[in-house]
Amino acid sequence: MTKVALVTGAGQGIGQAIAERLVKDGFKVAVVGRHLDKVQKVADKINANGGEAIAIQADVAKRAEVFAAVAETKEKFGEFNVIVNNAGVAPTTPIMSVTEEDMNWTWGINVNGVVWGTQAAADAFMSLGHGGKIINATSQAGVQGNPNLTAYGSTKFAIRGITQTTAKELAEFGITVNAFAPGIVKTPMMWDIAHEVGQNAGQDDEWGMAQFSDGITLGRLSEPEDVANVVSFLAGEDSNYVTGQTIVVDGGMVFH
Ligand SMILES: NC(=O)C1=CN([C@@H]2O[C@H](COP(=O)(O)OP(=O)(O)OC[C@H]3O[C@@H](n4cnc5c(N)ncnc54)[C@H](O)[C@@H]3O)[C@@H](O)[C@H]2O)C=CC1
Ligand SMILES: CC(=O)C(C)=O
Repeated sequence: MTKVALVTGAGQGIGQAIAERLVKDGFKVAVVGRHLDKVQKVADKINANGGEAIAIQADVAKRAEVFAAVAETKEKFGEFNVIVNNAGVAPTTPIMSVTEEDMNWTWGINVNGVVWGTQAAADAFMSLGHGGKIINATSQAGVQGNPNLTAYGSTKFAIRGITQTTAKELAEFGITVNAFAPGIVKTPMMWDIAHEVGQNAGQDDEWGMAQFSDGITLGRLSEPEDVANVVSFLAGEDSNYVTGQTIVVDGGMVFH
């Protein structure tokens, strides 16, 4: 039977690559994001290439919208097996200027979004009478401290904690919970950061991006597909005996 996955933040970048990879793996996919036009475009591309996808608009910071997205996916496809809680935001927040708004906004999306996705997916798996897989996006910035990323890094450390905690709570229901921790991935999020770094040094975006490639063991920044390959493993049967883990998808990077 075809399996069904929902990917948040799938209108671009890593989420889009994950949605496209899961379709190749045989999943029907719900492409979820804040902007309907973007997720619709990704779903249309998948459908035009012979896959099966639906686009759903939802803000992951809002619990009701996440539950509605999972319910719509389950109803349209008649199944639900995997959620990838991928949506995230990454403001640059030097410690002496970080604001209450920065903290609340970043935590609302990155952390609360993972909690709502976990609840909604687990509820759907249980209602269908089977287990499932919950896969969360953390970051190398959730494994080691990165300067100027207090808001973001704190959310990504929290996501690893939530992954371990919920893996223990949900194991008895046949649900696994794991996380992936990318290094520096060439997506719109990272180009925004590269733009800021370049601008602060009077340089261009390419120069800004190049600052992140120093010292990577594998000698290159990662592509969204490098991350999607790991998520494919976490979404598939070969990871059935893996839970509570974070897989670091990182060529050995140094953030500075
Ligand atoms: N690009 C990188 O170098 C790294 C990214 N990550 C993580 O991977 C995940 C994906 O990142 P990228 O693809 O690079 O980011 P991106 O910014 O290129 O794409 C993220 C997508 O999430 C959506 N999104 C943001 N807030 C949302 C909300 N409240 N509700 C629904 N959708 C929302 C955005 O509209 C966007 O389409 C994020 O959780 C990020 O923190 C982790 C490590 C490195
Ligand atoms: C955006 C991100 O996750 C970084 C810089 O590790």
